[in-house]
Amino acid sequence: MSDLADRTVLRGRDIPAVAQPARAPVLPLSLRGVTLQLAGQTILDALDLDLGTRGCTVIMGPNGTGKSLLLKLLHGLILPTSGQIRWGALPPAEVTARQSLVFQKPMLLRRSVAANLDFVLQARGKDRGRGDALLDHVGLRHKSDQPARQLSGGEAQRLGMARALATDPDVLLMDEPTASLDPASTLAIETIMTEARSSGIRVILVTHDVGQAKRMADDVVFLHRGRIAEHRAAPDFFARPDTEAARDFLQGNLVL
Ligand SMILES: Nc1ncnc2c1ncn2[C@@H]1O[C@H](COP(=O)(O)OP(=O)(O)OP(=O)(O)O)[C@@H](O)[C@H]1O
Repeated sequence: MSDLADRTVLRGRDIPAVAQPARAPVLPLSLRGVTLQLAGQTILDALDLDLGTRGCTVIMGPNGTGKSLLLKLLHGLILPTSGQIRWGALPPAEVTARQSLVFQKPMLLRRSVAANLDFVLQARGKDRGRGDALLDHVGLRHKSDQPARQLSGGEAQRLGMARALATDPDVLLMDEPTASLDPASTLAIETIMTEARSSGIRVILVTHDVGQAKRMADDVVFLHRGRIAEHRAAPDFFARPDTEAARDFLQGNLVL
């Protein structure tokens, strides 16, 4: 894997031949009274949240508390029942294209590793010459010609990360990206996330892994029963959680 936190590879700005038009800022993020009801149930209840321009926000909480649905709301895949989500000065129609969403298991095309990446670069009108550099960045260049569906779980997720970065995102939304991976593969994905964060990409990570949250988070949003129970700087949250639910969660007790 590349040991460079190489913004130029991530962002494709290494050859400044053509002046890039200024992009409307996608951050800060502001949620006001965001409520999501599905099948008559209130899943997310009047969320207020402000996220700043940089860093990694970790979203934690028990199963079924609405973390994945919150990511989908943030990505514009679903709309809140009520309330407002504002990404900087961005018109809602432009939000999705400025972000990449990474799931626990990437859906890979029945093509080679390189072709999976090239498909995204082409579809999004990006420089197709960046494919090799992106594969280098995630340590998969030597697998370029291999069928993507033969990759191990960890390699597949690294390809998922390369695809996510290929879209030149301002925000990476990650939904338990290492949930089924071993420590070495988890480290590889965390390294890619850390490099992305260092390059200025805003990272929002859902994880159940307290160790990972401690390694990655600048701030933590703790969701419980569809509400934001806590939103704190990571050192404060881990040292002195305010709520009993968060204390129990961090101690590995069952939180209902
Ligand atoms: N399309 C849907 N219709 C109705 N209910 C849904 C739908 N999608 C999700 N839910 C419910 O919304 C709740 C929150 O789901 P979500 O997947 O966001 O939880 P989560 O916090 O990510 O859970 P986990 O930690 O288990 O991944 C769950 O009770 C789930 O069953």
